[in-house]
Amino acid sequence: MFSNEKIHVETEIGKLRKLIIHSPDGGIGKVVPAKFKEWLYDDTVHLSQMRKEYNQYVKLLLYFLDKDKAEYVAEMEIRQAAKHQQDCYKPDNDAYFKSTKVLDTQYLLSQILEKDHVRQRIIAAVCAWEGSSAKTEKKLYQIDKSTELAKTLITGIINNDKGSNDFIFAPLPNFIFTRDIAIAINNHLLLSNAATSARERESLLMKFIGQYGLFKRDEEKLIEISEPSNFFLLSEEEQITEKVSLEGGDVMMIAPKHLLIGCSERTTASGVNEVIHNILSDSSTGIEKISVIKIPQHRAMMHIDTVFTQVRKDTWVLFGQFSEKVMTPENRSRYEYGKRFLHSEAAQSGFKIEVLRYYKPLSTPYMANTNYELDISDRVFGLESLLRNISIEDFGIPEDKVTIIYSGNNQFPYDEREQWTDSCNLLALKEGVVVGYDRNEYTINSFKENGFAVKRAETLFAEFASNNLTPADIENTLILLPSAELSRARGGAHCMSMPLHRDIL
Ligand SMILES: NC(=O)NCCC[C@H](N)C(=O)O
Repeated sequence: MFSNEKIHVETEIGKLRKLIIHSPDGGIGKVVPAKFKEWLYDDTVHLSQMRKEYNQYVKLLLYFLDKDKAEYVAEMEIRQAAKHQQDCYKPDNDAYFKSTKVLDTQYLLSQILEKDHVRQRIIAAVCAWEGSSAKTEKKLYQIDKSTELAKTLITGIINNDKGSNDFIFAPLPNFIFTRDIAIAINNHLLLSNAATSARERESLLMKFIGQYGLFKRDEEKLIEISEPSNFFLLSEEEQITEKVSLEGGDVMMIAPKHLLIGCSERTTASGVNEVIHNILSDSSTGIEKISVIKIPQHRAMMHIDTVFTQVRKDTWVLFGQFSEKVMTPENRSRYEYGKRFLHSEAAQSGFKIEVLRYYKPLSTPYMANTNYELDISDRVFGLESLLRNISIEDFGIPEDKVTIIYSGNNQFPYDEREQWTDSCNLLALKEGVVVGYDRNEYTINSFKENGFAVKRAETLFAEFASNNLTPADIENTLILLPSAELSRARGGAHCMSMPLHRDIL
């Protein structure tokens, strides 16, 4: 599973070859209203329906990345009795598809747990993290099967002697959003430092997957960020302002040699500083330019990938209320309600989307905080112009050929409603072919008006199965996933993917 791991991501839109996902696990079915805020949920989710929706996502990924395995799951769905039709999607089941291209964190974890010394380290680390008793720790050591242990370490659920389940620690209901846990930067992996305790165990497990799996011979390619060693000496107030947190939804390998980082509800200014320092001081990362954008700290847009993603070199999808072009003084009245974002949290920063750029000097070696150039470009004065500028400067697109597709067709209130259900959070399978949710109808129309085909994943499966079409034939298409339950966890296909390998454009 971990041999010859090729990890290379230098854009958001190169043909996707390998990624990490995580299928919704039993922990999601244990989220209760009293824990919504702490566990970062806004609603309860109907787990079995969510799994059906998610399995379509997995099958789609398999068709594009690992055709034989797609055919395997398609056949299992037909061949198996109704009760077992979904078994091939479960990482702890013998029927699991075991792709080497579409990897599940749970399966990867079970693989590294096969080694005794790793198993001991992980159990000890998780128990220390969770403050578990010696009795609980012993119970974990007694789980024989690595697939079972991996499931327990993620869900926090363990089988007891009476044949039912006990909770030994909190679930990880956000683990399906693998984007937020780590980000491939060329051939390196930047590990997140989660903003909230609800997501900290995710980072811990991913660190082990990196250390003992993906990068076991190449540990120096794992980039970790954390508070400085004297952080504990700061006062409580200082610790709040100096906290280093960074989540992958705020980091995009946006163009070759160009990294884009968001400062948001989850990623602090200190987190951004740490990344800049780490990346620009290490020439092997291959990064020469870093853009930083600051968005309001708001639950509706916890990461930058909830307000825009890239579709093609020349095309983006964007939440229009964050576009300085849309928000001209003349048309501001259209947003009488929508502009609330601009007048609340964001107002404190004058609601500018602030864009800063750091360039690595080519000739002189980098020295901490002194030697990089800081440029507040006069061509980039907001989020839309930043995206346009990337198409023009990094991808060589003529200025008049850049297209911005807006959430909800830029009509209030659909723009806001659909941004909430991840209209802007699309995953590119290759340039021009993106995956999104079927519920965002106004955004979908906007895609059609801009010349894109729109296809349901299910329709594609039928066409692939009958050999009428192959993934290679599909171009300029928005592929729709069912999303009644999936969207309730508040992330889309972009959030549900950690790309490890994309082709060079
Ligand atoms: N990149 C993303 O925007 N990820 C979505 C994360 C949703 C999750 N419920 C959270 O609040 O962390």
